[in-house]
Amino acid sequence: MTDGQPVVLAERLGKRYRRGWALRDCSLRVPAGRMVGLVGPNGAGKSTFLGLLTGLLRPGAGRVEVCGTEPSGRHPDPRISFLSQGKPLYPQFTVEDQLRFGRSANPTWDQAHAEEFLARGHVPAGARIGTLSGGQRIWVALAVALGTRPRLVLLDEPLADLDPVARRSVLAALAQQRQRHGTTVVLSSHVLAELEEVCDHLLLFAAGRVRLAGDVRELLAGHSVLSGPRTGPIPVPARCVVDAAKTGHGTQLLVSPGPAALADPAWRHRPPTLTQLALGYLRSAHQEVAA
Ligand SMILES: Nc1ncnc2c1ncn2[C@@H]1O[C@H](COP(=O)(O)OP(=O)(O)OP(=O)(O)O)[C@@H](O)[C@H]1O
Repeated sequence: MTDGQPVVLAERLGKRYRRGWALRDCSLRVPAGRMVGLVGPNGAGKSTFLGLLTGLLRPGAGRVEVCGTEPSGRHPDPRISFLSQGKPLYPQFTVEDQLRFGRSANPTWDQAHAEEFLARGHVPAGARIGTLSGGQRIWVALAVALGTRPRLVLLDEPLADLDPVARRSVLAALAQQRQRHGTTVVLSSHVLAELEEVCDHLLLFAAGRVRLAGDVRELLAGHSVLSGPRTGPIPVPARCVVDAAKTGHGTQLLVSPGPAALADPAWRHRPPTLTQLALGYLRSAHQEVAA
């Protein structure tokens, strides 16, 4: 892989199960060193996408390259770590055993690096995995996933079992991992507000399709939030409206592109937050599916 080459490159990627397409026509690229928020409603195709990146699932259409090659799934690739929702650990192992297992299976293992994660989570090395709290288990899983010094780490809802303080602590550790080692982190989560603080790249899926993908700053710059009266004409062409919501005070629109200026003084515009951007696209996708 050379500088500037994307870590993930998907071209019309698709996966079909017996009930139909779980992911369709997915074309996107993720540059190296990004902290990527992967968002979408339940059943959007996020886990399927992560499975295709690891090679555990085979594409039913299109292709995907990860770190410059098509994932084979035949043997563990030390360049890629995947932490699935089930966080596979051996409950009868001690934490030390679990790390020893990681070390024996991975030639790129960095014991000191793995131990840093245990220390952050205050996880006793001699404790059995089965006796740890859900939060402590996540730190062990992260130590195993990041102890191999991967270029790309895929985390499927790692924050779901954590209290708010622990979530921030995990996000800070991941941000530091990216900053110090240039690791690309893909983080699937339903907690938009927390992704907002750390992610500089967004992938938004809904109903098996990519709805939004790209650099967060560029995406935000390409959109505006408009606030105005509850009734009456809107100040932009209807084709620019991604999402429209009636609030207690009036109407709020997410539009793209954002207007340079508004002639009607009853309307105001401002840049969206990442949460407003993502919610707007999620709502609009939901309405499309419901229609
Ligand atoms: N092994 C499977 N066999 C059949 N259908 C599947 C399988 N795995 C996923 N699906 C279907 O594919 C679609 C996408 O599922 P996927 O798990 O990728 O979504 P998700 O965005 O990760 O959802 P969640 O946020 O609930 O984890 C869903 O309709 C799901 O029912």
